[in-house]
Amino acid sequence: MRPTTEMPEDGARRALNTSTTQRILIADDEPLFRETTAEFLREEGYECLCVEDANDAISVLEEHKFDLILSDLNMPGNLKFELLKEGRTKHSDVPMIVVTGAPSLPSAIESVRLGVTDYLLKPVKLEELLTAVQRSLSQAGNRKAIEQSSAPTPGDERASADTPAWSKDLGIIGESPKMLEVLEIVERVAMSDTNVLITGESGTGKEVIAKAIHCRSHRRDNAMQVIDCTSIPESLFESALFGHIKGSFTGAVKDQAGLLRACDGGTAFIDELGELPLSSQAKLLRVIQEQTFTPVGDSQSIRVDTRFVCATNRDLQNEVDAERFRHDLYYRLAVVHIELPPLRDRGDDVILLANAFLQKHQPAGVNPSSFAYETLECFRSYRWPGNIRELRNVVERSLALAKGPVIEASDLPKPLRDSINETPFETLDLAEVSRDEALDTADRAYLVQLLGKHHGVIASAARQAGLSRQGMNKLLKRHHIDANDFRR
Ligand SMILES: Nc1ncnc2c1ncn2[C@@H]1O[C@H](COP(=O)(O)OP(=O)(O)OP(=O)(O)O)[C@@H](O)[C@H]1O
Repeated sequence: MRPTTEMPEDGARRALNTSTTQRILIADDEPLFRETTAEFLREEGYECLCVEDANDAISVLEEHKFDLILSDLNMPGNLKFELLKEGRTKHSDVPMIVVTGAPSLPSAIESVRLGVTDYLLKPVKLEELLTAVQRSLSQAGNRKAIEQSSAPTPGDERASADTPAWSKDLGIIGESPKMLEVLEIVERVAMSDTNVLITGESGTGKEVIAKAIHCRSHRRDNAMQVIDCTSIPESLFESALFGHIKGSFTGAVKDQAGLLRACDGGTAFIDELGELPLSSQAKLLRVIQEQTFTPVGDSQSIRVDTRFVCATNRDLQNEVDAERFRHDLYYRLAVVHIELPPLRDRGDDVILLANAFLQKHQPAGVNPSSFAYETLECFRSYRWPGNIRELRNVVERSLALAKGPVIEASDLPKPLRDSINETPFETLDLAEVSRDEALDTADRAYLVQLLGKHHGVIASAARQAGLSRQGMNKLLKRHHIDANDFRR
C-alpha cells in the first residue's frame, strides 16, 4: 500500500486501531477534496483515513475496521466499481457513500445495486455531506441493533426465499420474476435517500411501489405526501408546494403551510411528473437542489429534509429529447429508475391478484365465490390496458353480476370474453385480414391507450383525439370499452 499524506501524524494504523470514535475511510484521487473533507469531518469528531485509489482502499479495509466508506467513483483501480464491490461482499455492515464529480444514470444505478446509502454530486456542500454521513452511520447502528434482536432461533418461520415478507405485509401481490426484480430494487434503494423515478402504464401500481419505498425507509415514521401534478394549476404550483402567507395574493385569506412542509423528514411522492409545466419544473428543481424554499409572500426561507419519489406513465427521456422536460430535473429525479411491467407481462400474477380481489370484495355471510376455469383463461389472455386497477374493477363487478358462487366467463365484460379468440394487434398479420378489420383493431388499441393516459376522463381524451364527447362515447360503445376501467 502506498503511504498517503493525509494519515494522522502518529500513523493511521495505530490511531485507527486504538480509537473508539467513528472511523471513516475516504477514497478519492482529488487531493483538495480529500484534504478539505477529512479536515471538516475530523473537526466534527470523526477519525479519517484518506487513500487516493481503490486498491489502497481495499488493502486498508483488510487491516482496519471502519464505520463508513466515502468513495469517489472515477479513481484509479475503480474502473468496475471494485471498491463498492469489495465493500458489499466483504464489509456488508459498513455503509458506503459515493461522492462523484462525474455522475451518470448507469453509475448511480450500479452504486445503488451495490448498496450505497447515498449518491452525492460534487461539488458537495459540507453540511450536506455531514447530514449524509450522520444518517448512514445512524442507519447502520439501527440495522445492527435490529439484527441482534432478531437473530434467528430454531423453528423460526421465515418468509419464502423469493417473495419478501414485507411486500406481503404491505398488500403487494406478485411472484413473477419481473415483480420479484422490482421488489429487490425497492429493498435496496429504500434505505438510501436516493431519488427514485417509477414509470409504468396506468394502474400498474406506481403509487403502491412509492409507498413501499417510503415504508421500508428510515423516513417511515414521517409522512409520505402525494403531490399530483395534474391537480395543481400552473399558477398555484408554488403556493401549493411551498405555502403562502396571508394576503400575499388575492385569495390568500390565511397562512398556508404547503405540501412540502407536510412531508419534512418524510417522502414527497410526485405523481404524473410528466405533466408538470416547464415553469413549475424550474421551481421543483430549485427545491430539490437546495432543500430549501420560500413560501409565497415571505422573505424567510425554510429548510426541509425530503426524499423525492416520482411517477409518470410518459417516456420522460422522450420528453427530455423533445425539450418538454428539463434534462437537469430528469437527471436529479431519475437517479434510480424503476420500470413497472404491465400486468399482461406478469404471468400468473393476474390469477393471484384476481383471487385476492375476490376475497376482499366477497360479501360477508355468503358461500365463498370462485372463478370458473374459462374465466381464468380470459384473465390470462386479455391485455389489461388499465392493468391492476382494471382487474380490481372487473372482479368487483363480475362478483356483483354472478348468478351463483362460480364466476363464469359470461359474467365478464365483452372485451374480456372475446380476448380468448382475439389476436393482439402486434401479432396481427395485417396482410391476412381485411382493411376494415386492421383499422378496427388499431382504433381499439388507440382508444385504450388514450383512455389510459387520460385516466378515463372522456372529455380530455376526446379533446386530444379531436372528437366531440358524444363522438368519443359512440366509439367507446362500439368497441365495448368502459372508461371507468381507466379511472383512478
Ligand atoms: N402489486 C399489487 N398488489 C396488489 N394491489 C396492487 C398492486 N399494484 C397495484 N395494486 C392496486 O391497483 C390499483 C392501482 O394502483 P396504483 O394507483 O398504485 O397505480 P398507478 O400506476 O399509480 O396508477 P396511475 O398511473 O393511474 O396513477 C390500486 O388499487 C392498488 O392498490
